[in-house]
Amino acid sequence: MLHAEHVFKTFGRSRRQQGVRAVNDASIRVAPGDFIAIVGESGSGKSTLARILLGLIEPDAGSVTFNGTALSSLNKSEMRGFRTAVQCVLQDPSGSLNPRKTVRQSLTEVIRLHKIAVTSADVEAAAIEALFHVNLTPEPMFLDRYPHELSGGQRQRVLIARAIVLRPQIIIADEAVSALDASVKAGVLNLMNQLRREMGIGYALITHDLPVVKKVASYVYVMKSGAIVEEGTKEQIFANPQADYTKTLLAAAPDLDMALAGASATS
Ligand SMILES: Nc1ncnc2c1ncn2[C@@H]1O[C@H](COP(=O)(O)OP(=O)(O)OP(=O)(O)O)[C@@H](O)[C@H]1O
Repeated sequence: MLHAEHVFKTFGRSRRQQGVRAVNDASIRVAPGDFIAIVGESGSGKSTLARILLGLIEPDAGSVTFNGTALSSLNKSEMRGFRTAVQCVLQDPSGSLNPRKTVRQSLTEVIRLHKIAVTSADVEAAAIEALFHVNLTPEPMFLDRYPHELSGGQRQRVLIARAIVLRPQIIIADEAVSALDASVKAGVLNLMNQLRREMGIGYALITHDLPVVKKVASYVYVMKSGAIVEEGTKEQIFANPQADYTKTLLAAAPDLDMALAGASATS
């Protein structure tokens, strides 16, 4: 279980400047097998909260614990274990895949770095298994491709393969499907859900895309100005929102059922 408790983060504070309070007393939890979503408009602090959950930045106050242990108290080798168990998947246009590396190179470098396998044959087998799990088959055909030789949905699947090759407990997915067309998006979301069921992976999906939340999340946190203004099951949030901000967000969203109709196709 990954748990952020009452975390705060302000950027650019100095004696002269107040700074930007990016995260303001946020608490969230995600366990293996969960599919939670953190929603909010641009600038609401979602990515900063994601980076805090990943242990990439330290909160000014509050704590992040993983399986009951504070990240701040982990030693180097425990931190390595955490970085294997909690993975991040970003959207591909953010340059997460190196354009000069083949799929094989992208996968095998993390397999070696995290010592998932040692011999060349085992490393290759682990890469092939990961491609199989994300339905990029026949696997050998994809191993030698460069990112520009893949579709957007296939690139996103490679990013997921690179995360699951480490057998993570939790994946933090920051706008991981936002750039994809509706049907491709649905295919990647279905895949994420399939891996949740098969491998017990828990997801924290960070997004401003409400149709996506409605399709996959079971529990939703709504963020505004760094704070969680509302949280609840998907059914509660969509059918009976309490906070004015949630009501505004829902009202401003595209027709959810129309968007979902497009997203129910598979790719
Ligand atoms: N490294 C930083 N230095 C200074 N300010 C920052 C930094 N990172 C984020 N901020 C500010 O913190 C606030 C929250 O940003 P954050 O990226 O977490 O929001 P977000 O909800 O993820 O937005 P988006 O959906 O546009 O990515 C913004 O006002 C942003 O300008």
